Amino acid sequence: MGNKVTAIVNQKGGVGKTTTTLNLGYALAQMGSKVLLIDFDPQGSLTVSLGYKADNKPGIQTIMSDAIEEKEIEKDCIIQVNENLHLIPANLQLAGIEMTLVNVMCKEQILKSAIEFIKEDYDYILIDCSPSLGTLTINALAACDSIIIPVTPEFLSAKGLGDLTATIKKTKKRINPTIKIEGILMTMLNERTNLSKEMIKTVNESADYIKDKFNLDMKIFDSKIPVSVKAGEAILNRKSIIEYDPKNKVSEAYQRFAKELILND
Ligand SMILES: Nc1ncnc2c1ncn2[C@@H]1O[C@H](COP(=O)(O)OP(=O)(O)OP(=O)(O)O)[C@@H](O)[C@H]1O
Ligand SMILES: [Mg+2]
Repeated sequence: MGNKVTAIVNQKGGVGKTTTTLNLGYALAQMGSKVLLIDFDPQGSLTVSLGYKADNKPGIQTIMSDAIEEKEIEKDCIIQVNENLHLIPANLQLAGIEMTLVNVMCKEQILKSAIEFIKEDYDYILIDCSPSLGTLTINALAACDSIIIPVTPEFLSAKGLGDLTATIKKTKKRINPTIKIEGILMTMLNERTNLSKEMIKTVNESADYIKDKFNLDMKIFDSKIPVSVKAGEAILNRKSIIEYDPKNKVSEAYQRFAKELILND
C-alpha cells in the first residue's frame, strides 16, 4: 500500500470516470490516506466538479510543458481541497500540449517523469483520463501502476473493451511492463431491471473474452455503483456526493469500493 498511481480509463465518454475519480479519491482521503487527484482531461470536468475554474491558473498543462523542458513540478500547480485531498487542475491548454507532444522525445513518458517528483508525498494518485486513447491517455497508462475501467450498462461491447485492452497490452509490452488492470467498475447500475442482469452477464462474458484473447486478467469489482439523481445534484453543488449526501446509496457504494481497493493492496 502507498505511493500507488491509478488511471481511471475508458475511451467511451460519460461512463463515470470523473465521478469515480472524485468520489473514490474523496472516500480514500476520508479514510486517512493522502490522495492526489489529477485532472487529465482538457475539458477540466474534475476541476469544475470540485468547485474550481478551469481557467488560466497553473495546472497539469503547466506541469506537462515544464516536464517537456525537464523542469521540476511547481507546487503552486497543486490545490489543497482539504487536508488529505489535493488536486492538480486542468484546462483547455492541455489539448494544445497533447499536440506539441508529437515532436517530443519519449512523448508517452512525460507525465510519468513529471509525477516522479511528487509520488512520495501521496498514498494514492488518481488520474482522470479523457474519453480517448490518444497520447494523453497513453501518458496516463505509462505513468500508472494500475488501471480502473468504469463501465456503464450502455457500454458493454467486447469491441470497446477490446480496443482499450489492446492499447493497455501494447503499453505494457513497450513502455510499462508492471501495469495491472485492477478491474472493471460497473457504474450507473439500476439493479432492479432485468436489463441490468443481462448486462452484468455481458460484462462477465467480455471479461472472459479479454482474458482469452489478450491473456490479461480483468476482474469485475464486487462493489458496483448504482444510479442516483443525487450524483448529478452533487456535481451541480461542486461537491463529492459523499459530502453532499453521505447516506445516499452512491456515496455508500463509493465508500465500499474504496475499502475493496485498500483490501486488494
Ligand atoms: N451513479 C450515478 N448516478 C447517476 N448519474 C451519474 C452517476 N455517475 C455519474 N453520473 C452522471 O453521468 C454523467 C457522466 O459521468 P462522468 O462525467 O463521471 O463520466 P466521464 O466518463 O468522466 O465522462 P467523459 O468521458 O465526458 O469525461 C455526469 O452527468 C454524471 O453526473
Ligand atoms: Mg470525465
